[in-house]
Amino acid sequence: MDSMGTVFTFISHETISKINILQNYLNGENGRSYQTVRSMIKYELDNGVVNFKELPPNRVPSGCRTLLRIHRALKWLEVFLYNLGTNPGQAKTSDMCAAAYHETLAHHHSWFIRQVAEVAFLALPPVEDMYKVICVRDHAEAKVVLMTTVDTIVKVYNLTQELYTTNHMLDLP
Ligand SMILES: CCCCCCCCCCCCC/C=C/[C@@H](O)[C@H](COP(=O)(O)O)NC(=O)CCCCCCCCCCCCCCC
Repeated sequence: MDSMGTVFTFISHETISKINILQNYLNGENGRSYQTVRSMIKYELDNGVVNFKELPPNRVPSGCRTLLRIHRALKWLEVFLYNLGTNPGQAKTSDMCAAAYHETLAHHHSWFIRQVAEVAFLALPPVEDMYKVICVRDHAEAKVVLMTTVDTIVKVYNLTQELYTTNHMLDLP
């Protein structure tokens, strides 16, 4: 994202800050309990770390609610990369990105964040530059890389989705 210009800095900062929260849990005194999504969920439920009612203002958010935010973004990424891989060059990146966002992540964002995201999409580079980001030369090569990535994302997304559904955690505040 940093390679796509300053407009995306706020998105990469948001992503990095949530990854850091999880990394700190993994490196913390209960790090062993954060080795897998399943062990994190069990530990945080058994120890009352997960708050189902509100986000406590003066505490580090739980690993479960932090991962849920990134998990939701992963669905957006899956749809966006699928759109990029199946549209041989006609559609504009911003349209594909916005369509993926409206179908997925937008449902979880406030009106203000949605406006900020819309501005970011307009600043997206053209498809050819996106190909450079994923180190391919043309659509044929991009399709292979993107579809392989999408297949992997789907597997990861479904595993997490199933665990969160089983534990009634899909709406953590
Ligand atoms: C491809 C360029 C990137 C376009 C990004 C589209 C998604 C736009 C997301 C904008 C949201 C950022 C600000 C949101 C902040 C938070 O409110 C919100 C909720 O958290 P909270 O409950 O703690 O407040 N945070 C989130 O939803 C997490 C957003 C994480 C966004 C991750 C985006 C990953 C993008 C990966 C780029 C890959 C580029 C691939 C190029 C071929």
